[in-house]
Amino acid sequence: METAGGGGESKSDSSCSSSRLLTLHNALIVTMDPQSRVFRDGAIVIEHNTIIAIGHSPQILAQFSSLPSSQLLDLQGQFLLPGFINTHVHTSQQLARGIADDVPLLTWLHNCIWPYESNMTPHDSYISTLLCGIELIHSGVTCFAEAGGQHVSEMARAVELLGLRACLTESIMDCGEGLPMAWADRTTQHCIQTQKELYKKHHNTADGRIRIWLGIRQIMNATDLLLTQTRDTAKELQTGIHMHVAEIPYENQYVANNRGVDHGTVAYLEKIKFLEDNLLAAHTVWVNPGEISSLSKASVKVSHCPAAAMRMLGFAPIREMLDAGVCVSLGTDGAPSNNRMSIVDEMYLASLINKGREVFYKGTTDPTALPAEIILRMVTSNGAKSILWDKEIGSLEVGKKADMIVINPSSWSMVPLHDCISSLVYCMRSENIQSVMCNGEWIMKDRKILKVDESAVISMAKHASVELMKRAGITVPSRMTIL
Ligand SMILES: O=c1[nH]c(=O)c2nc[nH]c2[nH]1
Repeated sequence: METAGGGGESKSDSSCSSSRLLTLHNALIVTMDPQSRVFRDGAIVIEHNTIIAIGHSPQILAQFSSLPSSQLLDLQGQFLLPGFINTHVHTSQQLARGIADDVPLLTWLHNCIWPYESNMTPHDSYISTLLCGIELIHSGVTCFAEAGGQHVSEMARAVELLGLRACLTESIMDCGEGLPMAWADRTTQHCIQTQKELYKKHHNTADGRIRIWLGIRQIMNATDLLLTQTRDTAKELQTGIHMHVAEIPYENQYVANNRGVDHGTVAYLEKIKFLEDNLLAAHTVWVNPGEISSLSKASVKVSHCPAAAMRMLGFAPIREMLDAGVCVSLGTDGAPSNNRMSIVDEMYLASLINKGREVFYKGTTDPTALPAEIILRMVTSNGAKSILWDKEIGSLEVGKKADMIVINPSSWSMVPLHDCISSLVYCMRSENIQSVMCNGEWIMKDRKILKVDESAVISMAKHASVELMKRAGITVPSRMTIL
């Protein structure tokens, strides 16, 4: 990253700003802008929800601090970064943390996750999203992409209350193995119709913080008709599609046996012209070089979830995808497949796992694989590009939304600090995230969640989870003799 010697900028001269201004100063600002600028003793000015100036503190303070409407906040040398973007989250699954650990994917889905999800009430979805959102905010997330969940209207209510930004997606399946009876009546037409209704009701709501995307849960549960209609509807609505892609070898065998292509899901999606720049493909582990090139040509985005991949899926060829020009971002996945919903942990894991993969696949070490600056891009600018929101978020630049996080580097985990970029990836813990702002509003300040009562949500979540497990008839076998 470049440490900026000068070259701050502002949108307007200070005299035209009459509404609320907030100036954060005395910060180390890692902008994640295209020039990778880092301002030592930096300052940023926000008007309502938008960044109007960024640069070095002395210049910015001289220009803005005397305005009567200006409020000043001294960050005392803390770091200021764009809010992290988590591009694959199952908010509905937060109440299912720990119900199916150390279990293969399809058993996990068919015997545990879908019975759990199909028994959720709208209230469960609301509580689950609140709990999930709290954990996301604690790790510096200001925006996430829902991977496909239940009762999206309740999810939207929770996101609006928490103050987060999100692309919300319903879990969509119209056929296939393992579907619970409760979902048996979900025809293709029903799937498309309900998503259009959700779009109409929630797209661009909550001051523009909520967008509605279309979903395909996975290829084994999607007819050809659902896929093509989803592609066409996404075009019509000008929105994105979120889909689990090429997760396990069985998926590729299934596609080869049933959909008439030699290799896997990506080859099939290419054949039906489903690969487009609005597709966010999650996991994308079992892809060959030809498929990687197809993803790149079509500008498909990939969400890499390191912990979930290690638990159930395998090593994704992330380095090869990046080398081929694929935009890769990071996700936590859901609580029952991770089980930590910390994007900070995923940053650390992404770098280590992909360095380790070099040894496994190429027989030699390569510590240069996925360096810290690439990892930081994955949770900021690449995240924003992946969810088609990069004009407004993903970096700290004049004209962008004020989605940002304050990081306290003066803790046992980050001291001493010689290289701020590597420290953010290899040393930082969620506990270092001090304050979080989304769309110009603080949603966590000095580690306190501001928009909801965290302990009340935790008690409601404990209760709702027990009741839901009973309703779904799921019992978690004990691994040891519990006396
Ligand atoms: O990790 C995963 N979590 C899910 O909920 C899911 N659904 C399909 N494939 C999936 N993979």
